[in-house]
Amino acid sequence: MIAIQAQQLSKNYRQYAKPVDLFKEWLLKRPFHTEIKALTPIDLTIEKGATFGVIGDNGAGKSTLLKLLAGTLQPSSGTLHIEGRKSAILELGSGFHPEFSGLENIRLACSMLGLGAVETKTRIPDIIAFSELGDAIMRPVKSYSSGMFVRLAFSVVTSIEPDVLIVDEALSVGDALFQKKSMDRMMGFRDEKRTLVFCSHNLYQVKELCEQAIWLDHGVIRAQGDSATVVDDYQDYVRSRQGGSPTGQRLSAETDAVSDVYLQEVSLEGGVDTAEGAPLFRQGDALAINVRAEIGTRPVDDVHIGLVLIRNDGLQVYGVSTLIDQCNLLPIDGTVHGARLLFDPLMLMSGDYALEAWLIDRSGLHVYDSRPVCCQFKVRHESSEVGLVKMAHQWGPVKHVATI
Ligand SMILES: Nc1ncnc2c1ncn2[C@@H]1O[C@H](COP(=O)(O)OP(=O)(O)OP(=O)(O)O)[C@@H](O)[C@H]1O
Repeated sequence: MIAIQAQQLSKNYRQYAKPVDLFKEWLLKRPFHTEIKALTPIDLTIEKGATFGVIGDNGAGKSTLLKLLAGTLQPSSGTLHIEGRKSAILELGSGFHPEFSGLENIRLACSMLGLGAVETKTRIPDIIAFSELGDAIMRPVKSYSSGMFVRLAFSVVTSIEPDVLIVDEALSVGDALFQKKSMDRMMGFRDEKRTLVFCSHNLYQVKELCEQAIWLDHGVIRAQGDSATVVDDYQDYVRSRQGGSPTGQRLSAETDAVSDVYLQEVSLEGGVDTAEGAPLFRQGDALAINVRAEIGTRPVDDVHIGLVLIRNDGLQVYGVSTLIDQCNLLPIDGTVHGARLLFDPLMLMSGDYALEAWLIDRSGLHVYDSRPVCCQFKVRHESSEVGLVKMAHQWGPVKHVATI
């Protein structure tokens, strides 16, 4: 079943150099504006129950597309059909009346989302509880911080249990615990087979949360398909363009240190001490990484360790986690748990390396704590082979392959 069907959907904005140009245009009946093609005609079909990511550079047309889907913007051409009840979190604070209290805004939003008085009344306690705004719910929202706005907006739009939820970059605001709650709720949506359209500069989140994605570029769909492929293609493109990380895009998960879950120690085992301090490993040696984590009150299967080997030019050589390998941290002392990752033999070629360490939750989407660069070490290899890692190989006689 199809949840969203857009055909030849486009949006052009009119830009006036001076406010008076609008008046001149009306008076003289000729154009005094420039046309910005934010979205060229696109066709889009999103199946019911799909989790759909939208990625792209700044100004690519992502927010425009989401506003069209949400119905807060009228298309310049094309048709759009959305099946079922939809709700959206777009720009911060949009849709709220600044003079009204949080509670009054909840009532207003519920009625705009099509809920009757009785349904609104039954849902209000849940909405307030999820937002955790406490007494602040009685204050005018003009006094809210950006994080409080997001709490209120996210609680309202998700509590009405929409068939289609549209989220535009909203979760970058708000504290760590609320981000985790919100992510969990969106994953719940995914499990309930509701449709989610999620736009974020956090490519890691898009890859993990969404099954499918589109990459928008200057208002055109540059790639579409499974999210891992689309994100990888986009990352390749940005790297080739800039020779580095995409501006404003995050290639790995974000750190949201939650007070009772944190990395206590990340240490290397093996190698020979050097004058510069970084231990030296010979290719073929064993290298072990010991990670100790305080997990506080979290269940042990909701805390995982991720480790990435990085070369000193920033290249990610290899990354793995206890989540990927499906193993749990083991108890060390009280609430301190940990794991040891062993590379034996270490097949890296000569170079200077370091580790990136992560503590993530069971969804892989929320980061409790991280160490971006730690445990620097050197590797030396004796032979004149070149490259990044020594690869298993063998030479043999040439095979005669039949040619047609
Ligand atoms: N109200 C508007 N009036 C005129 N031009 C606009 C308006 N809103 C957006 N644009 C232009 O439309 C294009 C697409 O903007 P849009 O906000 O959709 O991009 P985006 O991909 O969401 O960018 P970002 O990642 O920076 O949020 C940009 O060139 C932008 O300057």
